[in-house]
Amino acid sequence: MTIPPRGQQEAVASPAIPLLRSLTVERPPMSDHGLLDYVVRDDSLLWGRRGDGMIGFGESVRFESTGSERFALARDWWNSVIAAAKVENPMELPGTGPLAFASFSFSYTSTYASRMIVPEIIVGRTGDRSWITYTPADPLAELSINAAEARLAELLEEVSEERELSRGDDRLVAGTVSEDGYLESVAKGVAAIEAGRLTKLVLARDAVAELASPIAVAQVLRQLALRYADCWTYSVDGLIGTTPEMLVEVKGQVARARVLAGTLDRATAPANDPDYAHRMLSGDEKQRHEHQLAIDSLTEELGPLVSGMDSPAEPFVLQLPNVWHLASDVEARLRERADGSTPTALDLVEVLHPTAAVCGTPTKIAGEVIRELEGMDRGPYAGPVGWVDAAGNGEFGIALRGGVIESPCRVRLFAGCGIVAASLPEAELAESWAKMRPMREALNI
Ligand SMILES: C=C(O[C@@H]1C=C(C(=O)O)C=C[C@H]1O)C(=O)O
Repeated sequence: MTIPPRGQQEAVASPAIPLLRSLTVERPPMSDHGLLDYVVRDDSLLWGRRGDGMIGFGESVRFESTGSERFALARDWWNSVIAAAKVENPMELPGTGPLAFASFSFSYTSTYASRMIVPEIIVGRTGDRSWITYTPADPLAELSINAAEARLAELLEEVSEERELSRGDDRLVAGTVSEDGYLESVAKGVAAIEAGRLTKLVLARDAVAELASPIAVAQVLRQLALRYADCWTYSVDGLIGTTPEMLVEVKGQVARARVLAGTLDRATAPANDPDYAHRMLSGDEKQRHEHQLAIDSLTEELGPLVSGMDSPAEPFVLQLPNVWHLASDVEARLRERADGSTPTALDLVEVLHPTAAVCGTPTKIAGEVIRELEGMDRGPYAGPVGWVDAAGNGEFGIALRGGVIESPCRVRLFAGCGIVAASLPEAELAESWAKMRPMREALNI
């Protein structure tokens, strides 16, 4: 066998970088529903909250990676794609121009391929500004506003079927982890904490929705978005849900995060006790401890990358339709690097994931104990999900309160709970059910 010269070897080893052409044009303001009017296809890519956000149609290019380098590989790929791209974007808003929707696995050991997808068409909205971005898959396609609108109209003609929700023949069955298995792993987790191996651990379980007819993804997403208005509703290549937790948002030089930890089920709350949530969360030592560990894990990792950080002294109580959470919004000013650049959303995701809100403290030991005790592959659950644009702006939530569509009639739901020394297995099991409620309601199962 002849060994090719070095240049050729490299060309073979690294996947070819696509030469993208992309055009963004501002559009008239949307209706009051905003982006929701466009959530009509089952295969769209979505990141949205209160009618703002981005929806993607079609696929121009994608990149997949696995293992411990999955974030770095994705970032390098995206940087090369952007460096090679021809971009026309007169708007200077984060989220305009070409962008990639992305979903990363929770663990480097997962068989789930982390993925970045650049859609052919993106429709976006921030308040009264809205736009369309066209990044054709075909290198010879005409790149103009007319071609973009024509392609969008074509894609919107193929809307998905609505599904009758009140069906009795759908079933929710045990996943890889049974309820008893979960109780046992929580008890073992508490024992590991008591033995001094770690301070906090997040243990999750799954359940499978078996549907009698194919899931109507668009319908489910609209319901999640309408009902969970304070959450970010996402859909990336079969991963769907509505998350209350922002791992990191980067807009220019500013990074923000919403840290959650500490949960109270609203379904079992007493009536006529307006102070209940505050007392049981803000006034409870176990919940406060769990929350503080999640904040510490974020601020410690963020610290070296920022020149200033605002982290509130007291968490607030976030009320969602299913649960209350202890929540803290952290804001930081990103520090300039020697070359004058600041960290991008993907840089920060790599550094911040996983926080103690979904893994534990200390991180490395918690990861090991999760692998020992949990007994399942989390796949993209509890991993970063969101988008990144050409300037490095982006929003990455933690993929919670969601599921993975394994086939049209099968959706795997996931939920987990922070375990500390004072945790009781039965209470954590009940909490995991409360966290599956958004998806169960939207699926009516
Ligand atoms: C792990 C999940 O949620 C996380 C765990 C929480 C807790 O233990 O109190 C609260 C919010 C999230 O950070 C999940 O929803 O699956």
